[in-house]
Amino acid sequence: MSLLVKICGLSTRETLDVALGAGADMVGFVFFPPSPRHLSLETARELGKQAKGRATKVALTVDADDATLSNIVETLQPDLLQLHGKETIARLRDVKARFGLPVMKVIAVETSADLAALPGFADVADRILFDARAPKGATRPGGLGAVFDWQLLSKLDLKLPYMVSGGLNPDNVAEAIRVTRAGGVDVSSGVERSPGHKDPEMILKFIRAARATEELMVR
Ligand SMILES: O=C(O)c1ccccc1N[C@@H]1O[C@H](COP(=O)(O)O)[C@@H](O)[C@H]1O
Repeated sequence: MSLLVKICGLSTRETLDVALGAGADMVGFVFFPPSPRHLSLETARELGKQAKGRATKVALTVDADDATLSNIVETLQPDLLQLHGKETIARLRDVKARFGLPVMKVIAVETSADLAALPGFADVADRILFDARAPKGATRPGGLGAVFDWQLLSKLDLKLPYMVSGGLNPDNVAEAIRVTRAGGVDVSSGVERSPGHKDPEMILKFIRAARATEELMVR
């Protein structure tokens, strides 16, 4: 199976076009007001149309309620919901049933203890994304460029597809794939010139660096 590359936090037509043109498999849109990447529904509608049929559209939310999710689903028309908060297993089940969309649950990782909840989530989620646990007091649970210890995943035996994120960039993505054996990688701040401002050249470099590892990997 080929590696999935997700570019997250896209917010302009230009940078979305670069990611799609470079062959991103997934494009992520952030709906979390404290984030510098937060999208209005109006922009989401526009970018959603632009990405339709060219990549998997991912809507990233943090403990969003039904009304918020409903507006996002209606305007962006995502293919996948990325739940990046403290959503419970019951909430995942409910979201899946209510919106009829696959769900990618984010597991925040700092120590091996953070993996204990994995089996329960893996029963319900369609895929898992491992991200670095945000430091206490952070204004958002992700998109901070923080890295976790990839060795924690090196012996992971998960039947579900999983991706890795957290502080990835064009220089470290190959090593992250090698250590974690993840089926996909996800990046936001590592392809930005400042928070919320994607750099076209870095997007290209990231996708190239990730793709270059594919030939070396035996999954
Ligand atoms: O990008 C954000 O602002 C954000 C806000 C709230 C939750 C998650 C967010 N970003 C996601 O976090 C991971 C890792 O990001 P980074 O590469 O370390 O910057 C990724 O999935 C982002 O989309």
